[in-house]
Amino acid sequence: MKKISLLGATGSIGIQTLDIIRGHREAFQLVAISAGRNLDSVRKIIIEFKPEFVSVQEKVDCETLQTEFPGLSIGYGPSGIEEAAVYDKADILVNAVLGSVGLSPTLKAIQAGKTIAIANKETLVTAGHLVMEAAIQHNVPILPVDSEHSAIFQALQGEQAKNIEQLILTASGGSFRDRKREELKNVTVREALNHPNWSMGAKITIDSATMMNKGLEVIEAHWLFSLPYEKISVVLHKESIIHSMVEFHDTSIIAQLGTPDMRVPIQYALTYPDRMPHPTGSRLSLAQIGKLHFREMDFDRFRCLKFAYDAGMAGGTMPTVLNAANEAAVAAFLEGKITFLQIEDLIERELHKHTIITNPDLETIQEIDEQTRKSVLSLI
Ligand SMILES: NC(=O)C1=CN([C@@H]2O[C@H](COP(=O)(O)OP(=O)(O)OC[C@H]3O[C@@H](n4cnc5c(N)ncnc54)[C@H](OP(=O)(O)O)[C@@H]3O)[C@@H](O)[C@H]2O)C=CC1
Ligand SMILES: CC(=O)[C@@H](O)[C@H](O)COP(=O)(O)O
Ligand SMILES: [Mn+2]
Repeated sequence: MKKISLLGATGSIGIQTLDIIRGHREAFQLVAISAGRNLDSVRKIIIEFKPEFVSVQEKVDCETLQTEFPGLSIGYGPSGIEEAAVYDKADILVNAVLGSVGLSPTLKAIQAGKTIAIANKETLVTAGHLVMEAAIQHNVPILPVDSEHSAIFQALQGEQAKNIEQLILTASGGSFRDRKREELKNVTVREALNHPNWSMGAKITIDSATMMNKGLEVIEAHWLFSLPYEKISVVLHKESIIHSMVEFHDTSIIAQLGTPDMRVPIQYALTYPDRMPHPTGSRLSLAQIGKLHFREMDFDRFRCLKFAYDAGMAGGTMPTVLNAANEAAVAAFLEGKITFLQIEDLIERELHKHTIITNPDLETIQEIDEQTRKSVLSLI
């Protein structure tokens, strides 16, 4: 029986992780969760899964839940998330919280010796060096949940890193993949949230539309697989059937395929190195799909991808600025305060004005993160 602590239990990845636990009660037990402000979902999770520790974002929500569930141990705020992350009985932490708020709990969980199943890509983007260093120091596995990284991880099983020629990440192109840049001026939040293949949380769906999602994934891949940026490429693949590939020196390419269903990579991280039947058993039929399409990436059309490569290669605090500016700008777009193309402009501005600090520690990263968000907000 694997005991799981789940951060971001009420979100898209959180809900799908609960599906896996529900489908394999004999293998998994939920012992701790964290959530934001969705109390109705938290109540349902408490009743169905009976976790021993629950954390919510706000003190007032914590107090409400405490009166409803008097025997339950409940925390709140950043310290509550950390408590959930290091919950004593948990073997594995599934980090499905949104944003760089996931960084500190991840580091604490690594120090506590928990295996980490990481969906929360912002944590690896903003401080990949700290996370990977801590994982090596504490001998803790970091298992990818993001579909592209799970695909690469699966393709690499039994392979040697020295034989890798390059990683090839696939990108769907997002909600506006068939529109030219000049057609993006007046696009609405509703249109941007309409991803062609995946049903996901709002922030990552906007990131897919700007192609920042792929940029964050390039940086994520750099840290997870310890490869230079020159060995990480992106190809447009509108069907999201091939989730990513690895090319080896001998020219062989190994790909992982599947329907766009995050429960597959979530479950693989939970069962690794074993596998289990899928909870619904829905299978991919290549004969029904018929054709798969691939197109070269256009860095002028998708400027955020170029920003991410540049920030990743520059290193130091540049990826922190990229991530924080993006989080702040996307939140502003979702609130209707800026236009879609202003997301790129705001990020570009923050990157240009930043002076890199090399090898930043946690405190520096948190400071730069906060400063960048404030700077973006001051321009809106
Ligand atoms: N969705 C997907 O298919 C994929 C997602 N990812 C990554 O996984 C992560 C989660 O994405 P997704 O599930 O889509 O996001 P959602 O927005 O659907 O869910 C986010 C979760 O985090 C919680 N949360 C948000 N802010 C805070 C905060 N300040 N304090 C505490 N909890 C908070 C939310 O709580 P509440 O709702 O209760 O307010 C919710 O449980 C992201 O990093 C994303 O990039 C990676 C690959 C695929
Ligand atoms: C499901 C998942 O892993 C997302 O990150 C997905 O990859 C988004 O798709 P695109 O960024 O390719 O549009
Ligand atoms: Mn992905």
